[in-house]
Amino acid sequence: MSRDTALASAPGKINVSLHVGPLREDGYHSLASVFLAVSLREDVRATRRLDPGIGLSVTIADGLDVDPDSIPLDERNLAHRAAALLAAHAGLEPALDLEITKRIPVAGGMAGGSADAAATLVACNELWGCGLTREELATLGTELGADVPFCLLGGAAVGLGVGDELTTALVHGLVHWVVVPAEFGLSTPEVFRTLDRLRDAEGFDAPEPHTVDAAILAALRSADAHALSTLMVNDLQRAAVELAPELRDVLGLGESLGALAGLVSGSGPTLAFLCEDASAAHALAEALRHEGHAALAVDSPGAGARVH
Ligand SMILES: C[C@@](CO)(OP(=O)(O)O)[C@H](O)COP(=O)(O)OP(=O)(O)OC[C@H]1O[C@@H](n2ccc(N)nc2=O)[C@H](O)[C@@H]1O
Ligand SMILES: Nc1ncnc2c1ncn2[C@@H]1O[C@H](COP(=O)(O)OP(=O)(O)O)[C@@H](O)[C@H]1O
Repeated sequence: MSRDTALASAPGKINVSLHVGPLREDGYHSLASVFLAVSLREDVRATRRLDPGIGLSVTIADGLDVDPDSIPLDERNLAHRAAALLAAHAGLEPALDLEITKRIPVAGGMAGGSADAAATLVACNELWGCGLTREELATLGTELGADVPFCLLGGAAVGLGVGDELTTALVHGLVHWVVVPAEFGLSTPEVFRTLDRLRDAEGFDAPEPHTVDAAILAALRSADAHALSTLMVNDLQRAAVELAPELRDVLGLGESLGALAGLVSGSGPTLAFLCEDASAAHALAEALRHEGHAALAVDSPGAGARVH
């Protein structure tokens, strides 16, 4: 019997390592990244309705300070686009409402919109009985955004291409973080453009990134936070800091308050501080809140998009 409603969730991510290659002809940069899904998750409920079309509503979860006006509620929303894309693929006329519960910072470099798209794809796949495999959904997801395939997969993975060619990586244990959202967003294309500009000024020709550091995969495999803290790298960090220099101070603050290491998450401006264990993460989050920063203790790896 077909269902009237389906609830799905999908994780946000941190790029534990992110090497950015040259600008390609399609406007994207080739990447080599280690993605790690975290326990901050978006929920999407898809419910059939009588009128054709796609309705969208967003609830901001407690603890996330987001201006609701920063999230488009029309066909610019990645969840809306995901439902429309799957409907077109399946030859259906969509008639549904999507209710998003947001826990991931907006425009923060943690793939919140991509998580909404991934959760919508699995919710609608279930609701409409399309029967697409995760790989088929990931192929559709790549059309929506470079991070969508990883939000479908979850866990930890090496990402090549534009981040969509994924190979699962093992993590035996939990790695703990404090995530510090900024009060502002950064535009992903602008951060990539800024990196290109900085590199041009230095006469630096970025090599094609073909692989990630095997030591990072070994550190993740044994959930060795100390080893990981010495290996994390993000080529986009200097561009995010160039656009928002105050990030440098917050990075220094988190490290002085006990983080093993801090880095900009993806294109930023959200910061991710690696912690020794769960209690260190809770203590750091508390200390950062005391200093006036929003701070969330999260762990990883988190599961990929799934129906509940
Ligand atoms: C930087 C990363 C790292 O995981 O994450 P975020 O920080 O955005 O979460 C991703 O590469 C972002 O993925 P996503 O946010 O899905 O990007 P998209 O919507 O596909 O692309 C937005 C724009 O960013 C630039 N872009 C994106 C990905 C890439 N590999 N090269 C690029 O140059 C392009 O200008 C593109 O038009
Ligand atoms: N479902 C969505 N949630 C949040 N933002 C969205 C969504 N769909 C589209 N957007 C737009 O995409 C931009 C980047 O969103 P987001 O995915 O949160 O950031 P990032 O790519 O840095 O991880 C936002 O500024 C917003 O205008």
